[in-house]
Amino acid sequence: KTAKIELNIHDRQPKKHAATTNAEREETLVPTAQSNQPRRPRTPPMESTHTAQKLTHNSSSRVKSRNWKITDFDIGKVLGKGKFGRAYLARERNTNFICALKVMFKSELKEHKIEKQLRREVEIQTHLRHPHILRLYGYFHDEKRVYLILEYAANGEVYKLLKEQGNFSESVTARYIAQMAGALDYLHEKHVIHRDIKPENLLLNANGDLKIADFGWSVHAPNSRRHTLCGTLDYLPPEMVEGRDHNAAVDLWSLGVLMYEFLVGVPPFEDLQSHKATYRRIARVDLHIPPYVSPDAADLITRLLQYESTNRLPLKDVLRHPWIRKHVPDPYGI
Ligand SMILES: Nc1ncnc2c1ncn2[C@@H]1O[C@H](COP(=O)(O)OP(=O)(O)OP(=O)(O)O)[C@@H](O)[C@H]1O
Repeated sequence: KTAKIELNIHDRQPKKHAATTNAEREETLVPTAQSNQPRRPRTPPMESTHTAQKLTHNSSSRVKSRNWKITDFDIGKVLGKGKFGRAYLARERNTNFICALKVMFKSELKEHKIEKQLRREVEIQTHLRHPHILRLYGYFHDEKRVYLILEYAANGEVYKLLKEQGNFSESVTARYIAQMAGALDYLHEKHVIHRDIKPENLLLNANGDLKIADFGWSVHAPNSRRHTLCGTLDYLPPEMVEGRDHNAAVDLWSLGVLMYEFLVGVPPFEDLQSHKATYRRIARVDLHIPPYVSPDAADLITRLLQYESTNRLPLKDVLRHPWIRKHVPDPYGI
C-alpha cells in the first residue's frame, strides 16, 4: 500500500538554470566525427553477438553491468543537461545502433546521496518492456562516471514542445494520454508506481510517440519507506501533500494533472504566490476547467482528479472513455 512522504519542495526549475555540475566543468566526452561507414540494421546493443554485456538480475536481485566501455561507442552531440550529468547521442560501434548515453559523475551522485535512488531507478527500468516506456539497455562505469545506455528519443522533451506550442489540441492530447494510460497500466501490473509523472519526464521518439523516461521516484509497491520529495508540487495528489499513505492511484491523479496541463498549458493547481497556496488548492481539489475544453475531456479530467484515491477512474476505463475513443480509434494498439 504505501509510503509516507516528507515534503521538501523546490520550485520547478527550467533545465537551463540547473546548477553548474562537474559534468559541465569537466567536459571530457568530446563529440567524435561521424564516420561514413554504411549503417547496418539497428538492433539494440544488448542483443548484439559476442559483446552480450546484458544487465542481469542475479539472485539477490541486484542489477549488474558487465563489460561495456566508453570506447564501444561513438559519441555525438549533447542531447541535454540534467541535474547530475549530460545525455549524449551515441552509436554503438559494433552494431551501429543509435542510442542515448547518460553520463553522471560518481562524485556528484555521492555528494547528493542518490546512489541508492539511481540503483533503484536502473533496476526498475532495466526490466520494463513497453512501447511507451524508454528502454534502458544497460549501464557501465569507469573510475569517475556512471553511464546509462538508453533508447534514443529523437523529438526530445514533451515539456519543451508544450512550452513552444502553449498547449496541445484535444486529438494530440488524447493520443498522449492513451499512450500514458497504457504504459501506467503496464507498470501497475508489475507493481511499479511511477510517482513522478510530469511533462519534464516524458520524451518523444522520431514518430512522435511518447516515452516515460525518468524512474527516479518510482517504487515497487507495497513500499513503506519514507522519502524526501524534491521537485514541483503541482503534480502531487492530496494524499501525498498531506503525508498520508499512498498507492498506485497517485499516478491516476498525475495523469489528470498532465491531461489538464496538455490542454490548458499550465497545471490545474499552480499558484505562483506560494507552495502553501498550491498545497491548499490540491487538498481542496480547487479545479477550474476553462470553457474551451470539451465536455468529454473535462469529464475525464474530473474523473481522474478525485480527492479519494479509490474514486479515480481506473486506467483500463481511461482507455475506454468516450473522449479517448473519439480521438484514438485503437487505444490499445498505439
Ligand atoms: N534518451 C534520450 N533521448 C533523447 N534526449 C534525451 C534522452 N535522455 C535525455 N535526453 C535529453 O537530455 C536532457 C538531460 O537528460 P537527463 O536524463 O540527464 O536529465 P533529466 O532527467 O531530464 O533532468 P534531471 O536530472 O534534472 O532530472 C533531457 O532533458 C533531454 O532533453
